[in-house]
Amino acid sequence: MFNPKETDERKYLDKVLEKLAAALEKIEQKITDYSGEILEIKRYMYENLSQLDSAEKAANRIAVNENINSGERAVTERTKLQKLIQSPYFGRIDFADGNDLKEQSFYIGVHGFSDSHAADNIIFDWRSPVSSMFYDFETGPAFYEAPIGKIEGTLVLKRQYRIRQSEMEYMIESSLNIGDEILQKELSQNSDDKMKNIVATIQREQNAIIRNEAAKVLIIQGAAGSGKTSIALHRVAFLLYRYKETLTSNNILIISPNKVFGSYISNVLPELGEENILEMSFEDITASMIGKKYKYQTFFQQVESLLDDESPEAIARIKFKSTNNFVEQLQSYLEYAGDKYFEPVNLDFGVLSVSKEDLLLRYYAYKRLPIKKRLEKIADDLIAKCRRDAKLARQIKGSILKLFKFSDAVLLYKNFYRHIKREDLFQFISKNTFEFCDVFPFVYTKMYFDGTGQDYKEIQHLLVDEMQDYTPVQYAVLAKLFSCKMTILGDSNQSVNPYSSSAVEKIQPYFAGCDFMELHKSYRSTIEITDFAQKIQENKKLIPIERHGDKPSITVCNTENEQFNKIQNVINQFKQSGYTSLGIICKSQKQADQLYKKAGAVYDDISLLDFNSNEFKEGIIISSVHMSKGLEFDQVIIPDASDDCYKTQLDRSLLYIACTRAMHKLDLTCYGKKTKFI
Ligand SMILES: Nc1ncnc2c1ncn2[C@@H]1O[C@H](COP(=O)(O)OP(=O)(O)OP(=O)(O)O)[C@@H](O)[C@H]1O
Repeated sequence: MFNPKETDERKYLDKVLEKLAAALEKIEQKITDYSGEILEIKRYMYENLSQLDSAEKAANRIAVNENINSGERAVTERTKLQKLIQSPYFGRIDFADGNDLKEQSFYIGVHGFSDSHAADNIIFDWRSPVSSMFYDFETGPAFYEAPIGKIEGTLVLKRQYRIRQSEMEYMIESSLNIGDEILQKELSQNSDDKMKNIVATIQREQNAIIRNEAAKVLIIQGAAGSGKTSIALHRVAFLLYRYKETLTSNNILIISPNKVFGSYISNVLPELGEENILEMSFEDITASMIGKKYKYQTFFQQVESLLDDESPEAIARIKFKSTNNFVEQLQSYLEYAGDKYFEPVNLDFGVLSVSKEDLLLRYYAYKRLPIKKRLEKIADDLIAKCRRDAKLARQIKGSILKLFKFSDAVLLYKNFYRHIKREDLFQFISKNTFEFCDVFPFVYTKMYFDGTGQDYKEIQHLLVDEMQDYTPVQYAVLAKLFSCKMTILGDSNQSVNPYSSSAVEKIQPYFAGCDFMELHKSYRSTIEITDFAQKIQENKKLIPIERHGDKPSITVCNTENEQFNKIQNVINQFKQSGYTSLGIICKSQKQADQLYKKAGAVYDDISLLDFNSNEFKEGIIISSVHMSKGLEFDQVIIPDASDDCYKTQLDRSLLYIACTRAMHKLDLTCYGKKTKFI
């Protein structure tokens, strides 16, 4: 079909809406039928229970389950149709296939839709092969990868629509890249309490990441606000569509910084018609590996303690354990320990004796196993020879375990520092409590000594967000735990702990043959806010999107009270504005807690985010920089932007992160001298 004009498009939209309404009616009927059927079978079983034999009961149960499954599928279908009725499609391309030169129109939406009476799709899913041309090409020569191979031809027309509540608000002819006009309109909107899908305005370089099927491990470095997290979630939706026969949401795991971030991103996949995926933090993964006997400082606590007191010794310990060289040293030590610390002796258990040479041979035969497993295997082999004598079995096991110099992974780990003659680099914070910088080196050692004790075989794709906050040894642990495909994303400019941050070069060595892609365009903030943030910490590659707003304001006050009055003024102005979210971002959690106490006495509609918070809420939020990572607000206030508060390398990085959370408006306040970074 070919609709040359807007009136034709409106008529066409009405036709599509009619078809969608008819399909919805049909599916509603099906849902009613399924639930009627379930009730009917259950009633029949209840009334005739005593007469039914077990085969009949089983057959009825199977029938109930089948109806439930079909009913659930129909409900999912109904949700998709209801969404499509609100906004059936956002794009159209007319493509002339190079072979038959026949022009065909493809309407593209969040979900696909086909009329049961017609052979052709009425709406194409944005993830379908043909839809890729909408994102990849301007009018002119174009191609797409179909299941049968590459299809080349000419893109004759490209159009964008904004349809809301079944009404077309506007349509735009876009011969060029996906209409800047529509993108501008999308970006200038107010923030939502949850991240939203961006299918209508995905940019070409973003589409290349979403549809990259070749990479086993894909590392994405992107500037603040370049859409990394959005793109990673759209990539998951794409992979679930592309590999729907073999991949389900249960096969995907996301490693995210905290629960608030998890709640913030939790809408995107359901909006795209997919189920949410399992989310864990790095610490969730390791908690069970460390065991109950030992406690540990969290990453959040480490950063907070650095904000309290930048002890040069603590920084030295963190820095030392954040290099690739450290992982290599630890690995060589473990190999050395595996070889040298097994000290066999001739053993005589009366009914059974074994020479040290024999023990050594057995130890080497199990080389691919963790040390403790090797010892247990040797013991099991010997025990198998002595006919169920429980006492002797215990004796053998005890003697074999003692042949290794260290009885547990903690002792083996501590000895590493003795081995490299740097005992100053290890200390417990308090009894049996690891510093955060020791958590993953210890886990790595424990994996070598005890094994992983974890099984992530069902995970086929792992997503790691905020990659810059994880150290090489954390990646070494990940590489041992997961052998699946991965998407790893982050921004080396946004580290909450620059002493331990990882750029791409530090991550690559753990994932042989990984691919690397970069996103330079930044979409979140106005050009004024981006320019301001760039002065704090420059990212030479960043390209801001051309969108204007107020210049960030800096108010220097004489007293703390004066500053608090200023903050109140800004809050009151925000309440009069049309904006929906205001983030008041403090350097540390302690400062956030204090401000919340003060502001909470004046306002009853302010929420505090801390590491125990579970969700992201709309409205006015007080947060530390660390907790605000990955989030965004219409407006941001940064209190205490003084020279006293923001002075170190870590502070600079935190200030940058705080500023880049603002979409439309940014205000900084301080009392005393303002920070040298602004
Ligand atoms: N193609 C696009 N169309 C519309 N909006 C976009 C597009 N790309 C990104 N955005 C918007 O830009 C903002 C930033 O996106 P996102 O949070 O995914 O970026 P990020 O790179 O993960 O940010 P950061 O690292 O700073 O937390 C979001 O509001 C997102 O909707």
